[in-house]
Amino acid sequence: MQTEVKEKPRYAIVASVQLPDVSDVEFEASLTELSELAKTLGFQVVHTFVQKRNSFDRTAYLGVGKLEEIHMFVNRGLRADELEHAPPQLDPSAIEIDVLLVDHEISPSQARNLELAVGCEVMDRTMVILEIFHRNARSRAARAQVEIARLGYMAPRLREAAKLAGPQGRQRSGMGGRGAGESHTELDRRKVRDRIAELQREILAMELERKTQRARRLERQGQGLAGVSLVGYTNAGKSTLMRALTGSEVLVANKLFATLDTTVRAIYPESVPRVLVSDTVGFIKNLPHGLVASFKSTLEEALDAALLLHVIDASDPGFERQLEVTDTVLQEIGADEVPRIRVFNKIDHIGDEAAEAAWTAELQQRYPGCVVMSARRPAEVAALRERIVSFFQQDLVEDEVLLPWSAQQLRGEIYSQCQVLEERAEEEGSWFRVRGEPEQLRRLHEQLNPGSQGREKEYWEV
Ligand SMILES: Nc1nc2c(ncn2[C@@H]2O[C@H](COP(=O)(O)OP(=O)(O)OP(=O)(O)O)[C@@H](O)[C@H]2O)c(=O)[nH]1
Ligand SMILES: [Mg+2]
Repeated sequence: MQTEVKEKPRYAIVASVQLPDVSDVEFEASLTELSELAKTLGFQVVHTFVQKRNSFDRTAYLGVGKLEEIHMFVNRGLRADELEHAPPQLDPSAIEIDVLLVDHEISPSQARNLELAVGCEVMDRTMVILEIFHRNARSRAARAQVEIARLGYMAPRLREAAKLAGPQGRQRSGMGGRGAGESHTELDRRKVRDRIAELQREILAMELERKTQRARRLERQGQGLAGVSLVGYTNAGKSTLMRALTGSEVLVANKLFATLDTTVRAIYPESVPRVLVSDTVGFIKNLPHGLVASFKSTLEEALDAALLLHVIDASDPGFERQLEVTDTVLQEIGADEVPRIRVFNKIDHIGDEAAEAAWTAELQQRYPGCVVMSARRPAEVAALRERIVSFFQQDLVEDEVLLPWSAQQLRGEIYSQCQVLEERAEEEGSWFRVRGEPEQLRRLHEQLNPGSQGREKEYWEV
């Protein structure tokens, strides 16, 4: 459920330095992505400033000339021809720039100097992503994880602000609790460290709880987990596919990082073996380090899976880069050995039928074994479901089971745990030819013939 309040539009400008080793295409794709991220936060980007440089300026990220240009832009009324996506009804000169977004992570002092030079608030790419995570985190675990990442990011910046505020600033904000001889900065550092430690303890406890629940779930199901994890770049359509595959109502939004928590649902219509699908947090290029670490436990859910569906937006011009980012993150968390199916999604979004067919053929040739589909087409979702189910059916074995007339209450059990190939009424009971997981079948026999041979008789007498 979204609890967003409709706020008045906020306007942003973007600035980015293009380094010599960054191609124009890559540079443009990154700027577009930053605009999408900004939109997710409720900002409308009205203008973009770019500068080619050999390196970032150490003092304020951009060169002096560019800083002046931006300062001018921010502090005078705008003209219609300067707006990238001009809201038509609006007088441009009435627009106030709220924030300058920078498409790189910059140091605390660079941020501070940049703010002073241009005369408005500055947010770097990392902060933008952290802010989105902060807003979208729903569960206690996700919130704690985001807070750790934010603390790690904010701490050196607060220090920078305190330094600039000078001794007076320190006195003003100096609250009680400081030990003798301990500086304000040290105190802050200690507080931050303590809070991070506290959050980490909380997360650890939640993780243990999750592990226990999972173990219980496995115990109940009496089987290895037939789990599929949907992984991939943010906005690729993971949650949409999850909904389509499981008939559930998970959050889908044309926003980046709509999903931050892992949800698990059974594939629908139910299959044998029962397959559980989990939806995970999306990836993005240059995911802030703090977040990679914090979300590792969430992503590790992917490691539990027997199969990964790597969802890729086939209609995004930057899909190759996005695919690489996901591959790299999976490798980092050690999930690169889990069997994987590449799912190129949103093929309906390519163009006309001919364009779609050509692109499908090309993707299939470049990525052998991949699936090309649209989550919006039920037939293609059904085909994907078949592909998933048959992956898990590879290990199934056939067996025969006799269900005594006295134990007909276990009939449902057989149908839910195995695929029934044949059923016949015999003198002693119902006879089934079934297919199922070896472990599942062993348990079924155990249920029908509890314990040993000796108890078998007892069972018959029930
Ligand atoms: N045209 C088209 N749009 C799709 C398709 N699948 C998903 N979308 C749209 O893409 C947007 C993102 O979908 P989500 O399912 O929220 O994407 P996600 O991968 O879960 O994104 P995060 O949770 O942010 O990582 C939504 O607006 C969907 O309606 C598809 O097959 N075709
Ligand atoms: Mg999602």
